[in-house]
Amino acid sequence: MSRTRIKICGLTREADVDAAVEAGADAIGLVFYAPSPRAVTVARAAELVRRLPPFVTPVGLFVNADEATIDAALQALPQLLLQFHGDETPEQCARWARPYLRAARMAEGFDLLDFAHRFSSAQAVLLDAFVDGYGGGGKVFDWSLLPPSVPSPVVLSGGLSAANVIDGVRKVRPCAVDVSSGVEVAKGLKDADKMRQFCDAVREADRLIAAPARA
Ligand SMILES: O=C(O)c1ccccc1N[C@@H]1O[C@H](COP(=O)(O)O)[C@@H](O)[C@H]1O
Repeated sequence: MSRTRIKICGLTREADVDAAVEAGADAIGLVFYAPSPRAVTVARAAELVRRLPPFVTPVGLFVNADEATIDAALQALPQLLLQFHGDETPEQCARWARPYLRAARMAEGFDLLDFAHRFSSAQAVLLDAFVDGYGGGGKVFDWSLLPPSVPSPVVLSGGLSAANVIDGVRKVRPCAVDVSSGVEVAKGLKDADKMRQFCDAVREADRLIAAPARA
């Protein structure tokens, strides 16, 4: 079984990018959504992305962005993996003909199977809690709402931290986890120790899955 990938989202400072990479993040998220306290401009994002070594993926997060906004981000940063976190349709997500993540806002009654079928062209469905303001709310959703299997790879997010991610990885078995609030000192300002503890906890979850306790 392959290891659980780690995305740390909402970075705004060079030191946080360096610390996320040092901690073992596979991807960093850049929020191109002006109302978010973690929002960055394209120019700022380009400065941050320049810090990344090979094989760490920059992810551009958009919420109901217009085409010009996404075009501008992709022009400056053609290597971005797209993350759609609003009310985008499958056609809107597929318009750029490139890999994308599509966020599902989990709440009671939400039909995840139907959602995954509609977004079957997504590289993965990202499971987040339903919150006001679309995301980044630090809220955990009820993992028992998930169906036994989902016909797409899933990224688990929503209120993750070093304290609960082992449980989340073992219960949900996502291909990746995504964290923002749980590794912050304040919105948009990450904490190096929290990022390291989070990544260590994900590695521990992978070890526990690979070597389950004998009955
Ligand atoms: O980070 C934000 O400000 C944000 C704004 C709008 C949509 C999504 C946003 N962040 C994403 O939300 C989830 C969960 O974050 P948290 O760990 O609960 O704070 C994560 O995928 C972020 O990428």
